[in-house]
Amino acid sequence: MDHKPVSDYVPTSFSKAGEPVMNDILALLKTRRSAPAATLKAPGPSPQDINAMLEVAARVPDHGKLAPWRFIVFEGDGRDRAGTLVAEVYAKAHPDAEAGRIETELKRFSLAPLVIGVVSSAAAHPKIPEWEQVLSAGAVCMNLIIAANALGFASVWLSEWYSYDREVLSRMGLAEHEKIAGFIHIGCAAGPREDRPRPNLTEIVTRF
Ligand SMILES: Cc1cc2nc3c(=O)[nH]c(=O)nc-3n(C[C@H](O)[C@H](O)[C@H](O)COP(=O)(O)O)c2cc1C
Repeated sequence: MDHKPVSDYVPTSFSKAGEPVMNDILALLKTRRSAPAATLKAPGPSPQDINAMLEVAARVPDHGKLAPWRFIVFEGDGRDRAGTLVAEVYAKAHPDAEAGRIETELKRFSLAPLVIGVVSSAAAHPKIPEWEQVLSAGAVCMNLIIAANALGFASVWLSEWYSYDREVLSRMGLAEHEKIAGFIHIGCAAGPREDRPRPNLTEIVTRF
């Protein structure tokens, strides 16, 4: 099969928000770019879209077929309840916090129409190193992003302070050993976005 150089791949069509709707996987991957959560607008993915994204997200390499990850979907008022939880925990830890900062925390999960939390359930295993289970959770986050982008939505992978706060995590239902691999915020982009500088391959590639 003749391999076209990557530079030949261009968007084949654009969605109403001006996002390149790529039929070509390589073109989509070549132009993938996050969008700030605050710029992600409704409409969000439909229930069918969400199922399709979760199906793709769960289809990742997984040493030992352990599925050491799971999803928490934050949609509708679930986003507001998550924001209230985060703001409560923040306010308790920062009694002198300004009202504006509490407001920011309240809105953390309702900036975009949809947030999908990817939980890593990696744990000690007789055969599969925990590190490899964590990598698989990272792959889940990336597959979820690519599936969302392929459906014409924009996204961003965020952690922020609350991903490391055990009170927030336990009130979101995470077990002691579980961690957040990421909160993927998904919605319609406000329009095309400038790319950011990308790593220079000559600095990160060696040949053995
Ligand atoms: C595990 C992980 C956690 C991240 N957490 C944050 C975050 O909390 N806040 C943030 O602004 N960007 C965060 N980012 C970076 C953004 O997701 C995004 O990748 C970055 O802005 C680069 O843009 P790009 O995705 O277009 O390459 C995180 C990325 C990863 C992989």
